[in-house]
Amino acid sequence: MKITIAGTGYVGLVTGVCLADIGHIVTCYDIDEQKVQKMRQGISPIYEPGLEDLMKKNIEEARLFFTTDPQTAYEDADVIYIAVGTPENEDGSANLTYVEETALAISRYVIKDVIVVIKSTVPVGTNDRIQALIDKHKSPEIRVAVVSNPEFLREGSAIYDMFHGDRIVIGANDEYAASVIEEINKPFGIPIIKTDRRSAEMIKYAANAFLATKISFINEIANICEKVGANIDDVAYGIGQDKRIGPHFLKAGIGYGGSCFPKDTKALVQLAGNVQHKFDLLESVINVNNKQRLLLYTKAKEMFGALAGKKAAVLGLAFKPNTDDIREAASIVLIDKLLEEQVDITVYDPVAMENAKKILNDSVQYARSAVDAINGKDMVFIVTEWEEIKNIPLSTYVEKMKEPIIFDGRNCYSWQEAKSYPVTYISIGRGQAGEAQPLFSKHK
Ligand SMILES: NC(=O)C1=CN([C@@H]2O[C@H](COP(=O)(O)OP(=O)(O)OC[C@H]3O[C@@H](n4cnc5c(N)ncnc54)[C@H](O)[C@@H]3O)[C@@H](O)[C@H]2O)C=CC1
Ligand SMILES: O=C(O)[C@H]1O[C@H](OP(=O)(O)OP(=O)(O)OC[C@H]2O[C@@H](n3ccc(=O)[nH]c3=O)[C@H](O)[C@@H]2O)[C@H](O)[C@@H](O)[C@@H]1O
Repeated sequence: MKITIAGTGYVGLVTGVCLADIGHIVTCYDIDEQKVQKMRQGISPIYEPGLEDLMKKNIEEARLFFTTDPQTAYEDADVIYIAVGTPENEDGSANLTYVEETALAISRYVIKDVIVVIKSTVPVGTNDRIQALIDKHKSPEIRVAVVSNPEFLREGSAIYDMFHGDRIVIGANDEYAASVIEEINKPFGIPIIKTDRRSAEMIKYAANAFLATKISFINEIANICEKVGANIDDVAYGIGQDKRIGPHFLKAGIGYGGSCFPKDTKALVQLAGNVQHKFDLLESVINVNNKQRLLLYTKAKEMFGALAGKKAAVLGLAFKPNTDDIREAASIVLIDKLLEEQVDITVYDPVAMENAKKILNDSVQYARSAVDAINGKDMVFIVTEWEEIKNIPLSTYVEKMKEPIIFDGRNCYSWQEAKSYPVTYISIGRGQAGEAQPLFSKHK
């Protein structure tokens, strides 16, 4: 099967590489010349564990190709995946410009029957609209079937997720097109759910909205725990043992970020609004998250009053560990607030520093290591729970800071451990070290 992937970002590149790895001939197409040049040499433009090795292997085995030429990309393909970005518009709705541009380019260049798969996250009804758009612009003798196949991978474990996902969703109005996409995906050995296009589109938004809801819920419980002297680690563990609730996505922290939950929750609120449904629950989830992202700043403000002139280190810039992605990262929200207060900021992240520089420029200092960042600071904010950051011994804070004050937004240390060091340790949902806390907490 000859497959083309349009858009080689976090989703497109991983999809292309993994489809090549299960035996398909894949051409990845992108408008970004620089990216394509890198990828041709087997260099991944993004940090994603395992991706570069798999890229190199499939380039060498002549199953994976890259191009910036739309004609080469589209004219000869049996199946074309659209994996371009769908960022948010100012009003929160999804911006479909890139998807539409791709659809028009496909209409222009295809010369044989083809299946177009929309992998990008798009509002319900978009697959129908793209089908109509392509039908209007393509040559009349060519048949194009549009199929929805939303993606559920997580950044940082994208390759693992492609081979071990919980399900693959195929939404089609055409039995034959659905069966072709099913065949393509069979080697992954993941359960396949077939449905109509609109339901497939809704499954994607509902899944992300539900996961975001779990996070805001546990964050609210954490905020209450702090006030009533309970420990969120034990509470999350305790509720997670109920199979109906499940143990995943109950990690309290400073809110969800990334390129998808923030934009997809807003897009679903918009989508509901378009059909006169006010999605009160999801609006609250978003509001809770917006507040949660300011929590460390609020706590620092409560502790210090004025922050001007203080020296702070921010550890972790990526929106989560194992990625270089800083889109909608909690770090940026926190840093903006600290800069408003004229705090002198030093940042460190194992891989996201280059991306962060594009946004933060010279408003902060960039440390070469976490320990360098901590050295001589009045306070440290832990924002991303990289292994490297979690593994910093608390004794290092004691050695490197005059008066160690740690605001830990990801509960990297156990309550017991923090209590045994001369540090002021403020975390999420566990009160402040030194206050009365549960004696039996075993769960970090
Ligand atoms: N990042 C993630 O973890 C996930 C993202 N998604 C969805 O997948 C879609 C893509 O997301 P990302 O991979 O994060 O985007 P991204 O922003 O990393 O990459 C998009 C790529 O598309 C390229 N592009 C733009 N216009 C193009 C065109 N006309 N033709 C060819 N290429 C073009 C860009 O140059 C860029 O390389 C979005 O709809 C997103 O919501 C879904 C699941 C997971
Ligand atoms: O549509 C998407 O783009 C993807 O969005 C998320 O994946 P991702 O954004 O890569 O990362 P997650 O691991 O879901 O984390 C998202 C955010 O939630 C936060 N989070 C996650 C889990 C948790 O228990 N607590 C918590 O605060 C993380 O720190 C992070 O900021 C979903 O997990 C994927 O299934 C989906 O495909």
